[in-house]
Amino acid sequence: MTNAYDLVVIGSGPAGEKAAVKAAYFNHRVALIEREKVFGGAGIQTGTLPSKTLKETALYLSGVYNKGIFSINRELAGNAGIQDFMYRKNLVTHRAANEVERNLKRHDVTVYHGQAEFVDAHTLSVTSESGVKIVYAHHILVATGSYPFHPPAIPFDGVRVHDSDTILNIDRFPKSLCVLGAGVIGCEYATLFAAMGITTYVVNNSDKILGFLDHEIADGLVERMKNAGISILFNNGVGPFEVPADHDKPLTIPLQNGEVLHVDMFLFAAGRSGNIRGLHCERAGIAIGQRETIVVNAHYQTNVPHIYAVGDVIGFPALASISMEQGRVAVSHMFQTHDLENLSQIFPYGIYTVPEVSMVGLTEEQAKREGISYGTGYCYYRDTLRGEILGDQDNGFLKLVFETSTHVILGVHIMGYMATEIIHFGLCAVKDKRTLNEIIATVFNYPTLHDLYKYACYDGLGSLAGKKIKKAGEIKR
Ligand SMILES: Cc1cc2nc3c(=O)[nH]c(=O)nc-3n(C[C@H](O)[C@H](O)[C@H](O)COP(=O)(O)OP(=O)(O)OC[C@H]3O[C@@H](n4cnc5c(N)ncnc54)[C@H](O)[C@@H]3O)c2cc1C
Ligand SMILES: NC(=O)c1ccc[n+]([C@@H]2O[C@H](COP(=O)([O-])OP(=O)(O)OC[C@H]3O[C@@H](n4cnc5c(N)ncnc54)[C@H](O)[C@@H]3O)[C@@H](O)[C@H]2O)c1
Repeated sequence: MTNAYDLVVIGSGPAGEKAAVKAAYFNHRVALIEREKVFGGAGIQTGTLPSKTLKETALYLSGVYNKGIFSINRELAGNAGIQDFMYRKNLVTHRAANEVERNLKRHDVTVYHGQAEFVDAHTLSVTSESGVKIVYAHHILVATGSYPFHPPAIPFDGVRVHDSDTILNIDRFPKSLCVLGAGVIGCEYATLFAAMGITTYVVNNSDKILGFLDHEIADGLVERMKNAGISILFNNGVGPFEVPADHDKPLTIPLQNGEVLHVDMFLFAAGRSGNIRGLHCERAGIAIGQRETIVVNAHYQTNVPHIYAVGDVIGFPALASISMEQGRVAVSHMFQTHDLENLSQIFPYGIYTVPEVSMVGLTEEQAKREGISYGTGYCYYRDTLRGEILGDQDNGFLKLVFETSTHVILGVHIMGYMATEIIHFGLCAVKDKRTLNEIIATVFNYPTLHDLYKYACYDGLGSLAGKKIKKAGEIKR
């Protein structure tokens, strides 16, 4: 049968693309179904890539990292229009989506455009403007991702009241913005709009932002966000509101604490749900979990053994970085390629706020909770030569958590310029159980920000020995 495949993948996001090309590389007959006309899912079209590109654009236009460190000021944000702001995001998204298409072609993956749904456990229908096609599959991989949850009380209109998809299509800058939710999406967008000089409020239902971070990093980020002019309203929420017919009138948003916010635009960033609507998983007998997710085992197999699911549709951690590896692991198990049996449980988080934050391994609170005897070491960017050259504006720092008896590094936490890049040395240190002295004995290029690691190790040893020659962050301007 021409429409029968060894594997049919549903979704062309990072999880689906990488799984499809891996299976094809190992000579299996593969098809991929994508309902959008463009490839890449949230990874390329609506999430990771566009938001990261907008952040770089905001940094460039606002010159926030250059302010006051050269004798001339480069402040372009005031003169930039929305087209200037969106230009690079659109270009990078377009190029990356085309590359997904080329990658699928190079590997001879057959692409069907249309909405996939299960007919039975081995059969899918694909519905598009041109009709319905039926495909048969020996194995099926569901990689349909997630969508922004829409609570009924929020009047989403895609013009002034947005989710993380529609905020990418604004045709003018907001005069002011209220972001609901201080999670990853909320904090990233709040800091990039604030960098563009937009009055920004963040409303969060707890007393912390990004609860999984080490407390000193989370507190540090809150301080930097406040310094950037962002008002964070903790332990708060929003009540029902309407979009006035007159678009010159502000949105009047009632807060749970009785106050009212008057803002131009609103961004909902308080959670996502799995994309299984319309898939008819029940026809294949697939077990469903909370928030519309698919339940899988350690091999990413559902309760129906030849049907696998990976990426956001299986829930936590819902990261592009992990989704693509889950896709590869699933294919390895499916076709017994024995090259990638499972994923490391130690993986980094990268949060592309201004400033960036990144972490790997245990936080200080986790070490405490687990009864580990731990020490900490710090180094501030400004205490390194590279930090001095960059004129660090963030008061950025690196924090190590290590085991006191062995000096093994358990966790690395960074807030500052390029934190999401610098973390990878820390990832290897934590994965390989490196000690403070092993890091000190490693020669780095000089001057680089990797000196942060060395001097945080010295700082940790100094704390243990009760012999601190210089306190971390001591250099003040
Ligand atoms: C604003 C934002 C910023 C983010 N930033 C980061 C980041 O910096 N780093 C990071 O690691 N992660 C980030 N993420 C998370 C990341 O984007 C997701 O984890 C990742 O895209 C999930 O990949 P996926 O392949 O599972 O799903 P998706 O990328 O969502 O792709 C799913 C695809 O399936 C298609 N599809 C769905 N249902 C059907 C159907 N029935 N038939 C046919 N096709 C279907 C969709 O159209 C879509 O193309 C961010 C997410 C958001 C929203
Ligand atoms: N850099 C990255 O890796 C990155 C960036 C963006 C998104 N993502 C992925 O996208 C996922 C979804 O992100 P998200 O930010 O939408 O969700 P989230 O779960 O990370 O954050 C939601 C936040 O909203 C708050 N909240 C929830 N309901 C609320 C309410 N009614 N009122 C006020 N506050 C409320 C929560 O306390 C939390 O702080 C993330 O979990 C992550 O996997 C990753």
